[in-house]
Order: sequence, then C-alpha cells, then structure tokens
Amino acid sequence: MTADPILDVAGLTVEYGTDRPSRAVDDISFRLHRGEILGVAGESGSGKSTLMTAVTRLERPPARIVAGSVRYHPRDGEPVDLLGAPNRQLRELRWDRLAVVFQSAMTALNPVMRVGAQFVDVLRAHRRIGRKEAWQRAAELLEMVGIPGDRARNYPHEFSGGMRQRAAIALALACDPEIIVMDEPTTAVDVVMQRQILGRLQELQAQFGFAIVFITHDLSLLVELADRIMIMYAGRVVETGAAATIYRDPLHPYTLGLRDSSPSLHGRPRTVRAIGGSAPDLWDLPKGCAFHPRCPRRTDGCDTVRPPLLTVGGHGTACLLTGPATQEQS
Ligand SMILES: Nc1ncnc2c1ncn2[C@@H]1O[C@H](COP(=O)(O)OP(=O)(O)OP(=O)(O)O)[C@@H](O)[C@H]1O
Repeated sequence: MTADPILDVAGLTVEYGTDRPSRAVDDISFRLHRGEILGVAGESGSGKSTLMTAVTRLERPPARIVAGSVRYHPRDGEPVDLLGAPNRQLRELRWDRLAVVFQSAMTALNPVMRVGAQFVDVLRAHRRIGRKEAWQRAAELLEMVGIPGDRARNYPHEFSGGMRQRAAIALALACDPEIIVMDEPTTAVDVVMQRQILGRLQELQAQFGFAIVFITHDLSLLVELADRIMIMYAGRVVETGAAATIYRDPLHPYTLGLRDSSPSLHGRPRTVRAIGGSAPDLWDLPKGCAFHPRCPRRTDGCDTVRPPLLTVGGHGTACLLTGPATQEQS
C-alpha cells in the first residue's frame, strides 16, 4: 500500500426523499489509498450501503446526494469529479476502473445467461477483444477464484451459493479495476466458505494491487482483512483508524459494543454481549451524540453536544468522553 490517494470523499451527505428527508449519510469524509483495504462497519441501517452506492454513483431515487464531493484519482490522467461526471463517463469507469460486488451474487449475475457470457459482455464492453478470447478469459477468471474454467458454460443456478459469490468477485476483477467496493459479499455463505473467499481475495489483492472498500456489520471479520476501519453510526463516522488499533483499543463506546457483540475469531475468547437498544430513527435522531441513549458511558453533555470526529495520529473518534481532546486534557 502507498500513501497515494485514489478516492477522496469530502462532506458527502445523502438524503432519502424530499418533503421530509431522512439523512442516511451525514457529512462523511474519508480517503482511500491505492492498494489499501478499507473496512466500513456498523449495524444494519447505519448508512454503509447508502454511502458506498453514492460514492460509486449507483444511488437510485429516493436517495439524493445533497452535499459533498467525490474525487477519483486514476492511475493515469486527471482526477475525475464523480459527482459531476456525465453518465457516459461513469459507465466507462464502471467495471473498468471501479467495480462493485453486492451482497447477493444474484444481483450481479443474470439468472438467464450463462455465467461466462456475462464475463464476455463486460469484457467486450470495455476491451477490444474477440468473443473466443473473451470466453477464454472468463474461464481464467473463474479459475482465479477456484472454479473450474469449464463451468463458465453453466447458468448461475447450477452454481452453489459460494461459487456464485466467488464468480461475482471474479467478474469484478475482469477488467483489472483500481477500486473494488464490496457490500457484505460473504453474508450469504457459511463461515468456512467465507474464510476461503476472503483468503483468496487477499491473495488476489496482493497480486493485482487494487484498493478495496469492504462493507460489513461484522467487525471481527475486518480485523484480518482490512488495513483501516471506519465505524458508522446513524449516518456518521464515529471512529476511524488502523484495523488492529480499532479492534484492540476501540475508543468509541459504540465500537466497543460492536466488537463485543460478535464472537472473537482471534485471541482470547470473550463474552458476547449485544448492544442494548436499537438503531435510532433517522427522522427523529437523538439530540447531541446519536448514540447517547444506548451508551453505557453517557454523561453530562452527551445529550446536547454532538461531538465532531477528531483524529490524532490516524486514530479518530467522535465522542465527548474518549475523543482526543479529552485524552489530551487528562
Ligand atoms: N430506498 C430507501 N428509501 C428510504 N430510506 C432508505 C432507503 N434505503 C435505505 N434507507 C434508509 O437509509 C438508512 C441507511 O440504510 P443503509 O442500507 O445504507 O444502511 P446499511 O448500514 O447499509 O444497512 P444494511 O447493513 O442493513 O444494508 C436506513 O435508515 C434505511 O432505512
């Protein structure tokens, strides 16, 4: 990984609806570096998918990007303003520079087309390549994720769930993209298969050097996979930092709750505890810190002051109690 930014997101804000909009993503800024794996974690409804569909410009009404900027810095050429780019340019960039893998492989794979034919379509849309060569390439790509090349002739329903998911990842790799966004790409498969897929993904990432944004509700899964982690709550980033630091020494009580609500895959076993309460209603967010009604450490001010995300040495949190400002004072 180098410190070379490939994606620069600043102040991104996304709302659903217009009459009485709900703000699912609220003023989010982050930078993705070339070859980096950035994990985005948070409970269901925290805005992870909304954020990444907006970043990749796959947002659909009633979602509306109401503020911010998203700049993509290609390997070659000038930076591209993804929010201002015409549809034609966005279509050219998709698959080629920026690929997305969704939760359900069925979203990516057309059930009435042979799996290989879908690779051929993507390859021929972006590369000067003959049909025969494209089929060959489809077989090679499937083999890269551990599926025999001759299975390219199969239909998606002839694949197991794990194979479909691996095929969706192979399809994302087809045009050698610089960025791959993955939205819970392994939730539909069992844990053993999940670990196989993630292991292979890491090998491919090391080989080809693409950057990954990996979205999940499962923080423990990101510890091994990601370089950096961003924790989302109610549409905002509440903590960000190196993966190991976030997992070992979380600052925000929500991150701690998220960590302790999944079984430990690494290190000493610990008691699994669910975070009390439920995710807030975006139409009626608690005043102050949105997490305060559920926070075991809440204190005076948490219900009135909304803490900004403050970062020191690459580790940042938005918490009155544990933020860097507090630590410096103590
Ligand atoms: N089409 C929509 N119309 C209105 N609100 C929506 C729509 N899609 C999502 N939302 C709302 O936006 C908020 C963020 O949802 P989003 O799917 O981005 O969260 P998430 O963290 O990705 O959750 P999950 O892990 O369940 O996918 C939620 O409150 C959700 O109800």
